Amino acid sequence: MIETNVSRHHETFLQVIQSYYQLTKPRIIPLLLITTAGSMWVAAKGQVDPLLLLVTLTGGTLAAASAQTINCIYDRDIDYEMERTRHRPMPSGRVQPRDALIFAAVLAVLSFTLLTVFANLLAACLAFSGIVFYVLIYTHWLKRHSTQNIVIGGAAGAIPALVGWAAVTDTLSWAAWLIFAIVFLWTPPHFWALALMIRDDYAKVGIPMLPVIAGATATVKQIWYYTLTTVIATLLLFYPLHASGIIYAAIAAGLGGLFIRKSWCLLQQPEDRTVAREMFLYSISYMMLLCLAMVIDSLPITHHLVSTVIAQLHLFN
Ligand code: HEM
Ligand SMILES: CC(C)=CCC/C(C)=C/CC/C(C)=C/COP(=O)(O)OP(=O)(O)O
Repeated sequence: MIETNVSRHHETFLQVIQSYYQLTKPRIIPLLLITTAGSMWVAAKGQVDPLLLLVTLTGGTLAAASAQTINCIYDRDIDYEMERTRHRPMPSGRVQPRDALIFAAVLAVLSFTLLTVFANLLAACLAFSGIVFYVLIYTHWLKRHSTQNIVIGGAAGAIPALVGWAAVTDTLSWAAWLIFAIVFLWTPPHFWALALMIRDDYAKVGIPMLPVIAGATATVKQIWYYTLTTVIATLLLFYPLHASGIIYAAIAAGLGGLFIRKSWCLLQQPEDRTVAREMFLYSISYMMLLCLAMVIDSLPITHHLVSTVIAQLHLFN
């Protein structure tokens, strides 16, 4: 009997942990961290202090988790209405708003303290500004009122790249702002592809996502322009900024070519939700691989290999 009670209590505790975990929308966080890491490697020219990496990624995770939790509290009314989000801890009543707010505040304080003590104040302030921007500008102000909600709101999602750069150099250079711009410009194709697939859900709750208000044809045109601009922006890191080398440039061009192709297919078939789905899924792989290319390119061994190959080519000439 006692055993049964203990196991039931244990199960409940695990469920509580799981609910708080879900509040943080954990599936999105790894990609935010990958952009932070990519930026750190470029900033550190391939030699990142492992402890700083750990601290920055942990601080970034805590900040993003805090931001998402507050978003879950704020959006609990519409999350209840939409099929995709109905089972989140807040609309399903598993966590009370007051408890979630305390949880978010603790996460934010931990993030700020960790980054200030073990990285620097600039990185801490940037992460904190990410929370404020996502909550006030995106969630409160734009999401329910403007078709440009995710364009401007996308700046919050691009801030982790600045956090990474700042953690390494304690300043923000042109290259840092360019990586920020890459994530910023990538966000509309990423999100609008998804919004095309689930526009009925957004229409039901009156969220003015672009496909709902302007229609599929206008949305795919916008996706097309943002895709082209994103790919051009990725190449600027190689030339004229020289923050990344030829290996990065080659991979960015290849990945970009595919991104443009997916976007072109969508431009031809605005109403096809399967094509939109492919674009959405590719957008995630694209950002992941692009950041991986930044890391690989920055490594000393890559520089060594590239110089050796160039030297060999000179010998042949
Ligand atoms: C304002 C900007 C953004 C909006 C509105 C947005 C919106 C969304 C939404 C609604 C989903 C589906 C999530 C779900 O089904 O629960 C999603 C998925 C995803 N987003 Fe974004 N996103 C934005 C920016 C970003 C950024 C900056 C990143 C990372 C760099 C990112 C990474 C991801 C990933 C990895 C997924 C897939 C998660 C999964 O596996 O289900 N998003 N996004
Ligand atoms: C540095 C720092 C703290 C940055 C925070 C950045 C951050 C949390 C970006 C997430 C962007 C995102 C996935 C939005 C989801 O939109 P939504 O909330 O409208 O999605 P939903 O429809 O699934 O609720």
